[in-house]
Amino acid sequence: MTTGTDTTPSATATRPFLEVSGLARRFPARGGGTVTVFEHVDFTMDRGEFVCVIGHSGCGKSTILNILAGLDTASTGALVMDGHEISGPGLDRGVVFQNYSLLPWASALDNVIFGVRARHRSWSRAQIRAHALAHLAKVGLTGGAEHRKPSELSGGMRQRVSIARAFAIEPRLLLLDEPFGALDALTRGTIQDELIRIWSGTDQSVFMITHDVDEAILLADRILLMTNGPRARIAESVVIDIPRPRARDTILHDPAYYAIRNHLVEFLTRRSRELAGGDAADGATHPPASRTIRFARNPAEAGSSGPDGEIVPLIRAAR
Ligand SMILES: Nc1ncnc2c1ncn2[C@@H]1O[C@H](COP(=O)(O)OP(=O)(O)OP(=O)(O)O)[C@@H](O)[C@H]1O
Repeated sequence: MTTGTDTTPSATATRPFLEVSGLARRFPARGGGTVTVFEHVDFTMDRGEFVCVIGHSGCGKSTILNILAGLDTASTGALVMDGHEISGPGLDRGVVFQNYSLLPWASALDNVIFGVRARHRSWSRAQIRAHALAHLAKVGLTGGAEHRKPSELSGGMRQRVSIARAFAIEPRLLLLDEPFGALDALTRGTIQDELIRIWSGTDQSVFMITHDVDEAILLADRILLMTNGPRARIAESVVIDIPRPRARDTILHDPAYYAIRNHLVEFLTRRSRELAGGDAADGATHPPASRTIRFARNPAEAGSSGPDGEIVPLIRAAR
């Protein structure tokens, strides 16, 4: 990975918590050459921010998450978190995958203890156990469930263990790869609520991949929209400033909800394809750069452009 990034203390003081710049990932193509899955991926995250990523299958969302986790390496680009370049995995990042990835031979409690022990090497056994039990309790795993092995737990319970394990190591950045993709709607809703409740009590930042636009609007402070691959990019960053706490039944009545939802669906059905691909005839990159979009909560501000990006009227259809 190439980087010319200045990570001196003076340079980091005013920086966002996470800076990703010029990220690209290429793989060897069948029959020779390379395929560029994504390129020119630039985004930042603030401390405590909840960011969701949406894009069609194959645009490279999981690859970006794996690079952030240190499980994969970018072909080019720089990733700086809290002033330090990310290189390799670390306990400052917690990862939750769709398929749970728990240790099959260990109980739910031991799965959480495993991470906590690695994180807090000086803690006593009792401290580690109490910390792990407290995090399992936050996701409702008590009353004996904590002693069951993954094979003895439902899918929802297993994902609760994964979430408890990720939060228990108190990472500065939590990376969630479609964590609720395999769950039924009811369980999904319950665990979404638990996730938000736990995250709200911390200053941890969350980077989450989802295919569900309603889930993204419910959870995120900002949604990154990726164009289709190959050569995918982040085309838009949509600010979700619907007040918190949010609930899935009342959020539908927020004046911005359907404008945001229509914008996201329209991106996925049309613009993700139109904006995809190569460079324009004049050599300019396409799309030119990521736009930041916020939906006006106050009609007077609609149509203007603020420091946070473009402010779009609620009634305007997506472009
Ligand atoms: N190790 C690898 N070698 C070759 N190609 C790879 C490798 N890892 C990923 N890819 C390719 O990179 C592309 C992006 O994969 P990735 O899983 O990141 O996409 P995604 O947006 O997360 O998709 P989905 O939504 O289906 O999970 C795919 O075309 C995939 O085949």
